[in-house]
Amino acid sequence: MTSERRVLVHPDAASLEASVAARFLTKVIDLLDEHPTIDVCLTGGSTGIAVLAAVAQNPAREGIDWSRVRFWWGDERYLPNGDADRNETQARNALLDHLALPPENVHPFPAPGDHPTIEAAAEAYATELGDTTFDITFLGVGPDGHVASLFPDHATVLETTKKVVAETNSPKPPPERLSLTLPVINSSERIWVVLAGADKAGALGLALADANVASVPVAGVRGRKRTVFFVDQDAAAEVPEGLIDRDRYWTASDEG
Ligand SMILES: O=C1O[C@H](COP(=O)(O)O)[C@@H](O)[C@H](O)[C@H]1O
Repeated sequence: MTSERRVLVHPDAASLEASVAARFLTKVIDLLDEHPTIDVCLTGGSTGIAVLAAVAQNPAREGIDWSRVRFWWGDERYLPNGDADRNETQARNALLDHLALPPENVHPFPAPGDHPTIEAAAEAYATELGDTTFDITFLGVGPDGHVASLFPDHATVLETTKKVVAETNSPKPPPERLSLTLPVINSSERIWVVLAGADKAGALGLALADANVASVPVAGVRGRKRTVFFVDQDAAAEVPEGLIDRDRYWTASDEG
């Protein structure tokens, strides 16, 4: 784990969401200058979906050729297609349905009934993923330190063989979920962790103190090139001062 980690603190959740949205659009433009297509991995959760809504609100999105952008997910709540609690449904409503995206560019996790078992669904998503690596992966963080659907002290956190795991006893509803594993998440070029609120401060503090990954999954997150924690003031309460990039304007190239 040698890649750089940074913490960028924003005054509040709204400015965090708008700032990440603007940086995302700039980074997509830069990446599409260099690559024919790019792969973006989305997160569910409060801040992750709010960031997508902020992207939809940003006029810069209109200048992007979205047919060259493919979307995946880091995890999914294993609920029927179209269920309002699916991360996919929320991302479609917040952003994807507002973009000129060919349907084949969107790679949602399977839903119940698509495959005989949840384990078969996990294998099917791993096959669909193939050798894909993500240019940008968004992650949210739970108050317990979970990322994607990798929960503290569940064996799935330390899975190193499979690309995708089935979680059948999630402490956060719904109990059944699908998740990418840490090795797949960490094969991403850049990981943007987005979190807001005082209830996330403990998890962030532990992650940056390199806590035990099995108990604090977010502590094990490292993109190949860069990992940036975009946080609000409340979530930053337990971050050591020396790790905070405060009041400095970052250009897109700062994010690698
Ligand atoms: O259920 C989930 O929760 C986490 C964190 O969500 P938040 O609402 O506490 O921000 C999210 O990262 C994950 O994708 C989602 O399935």
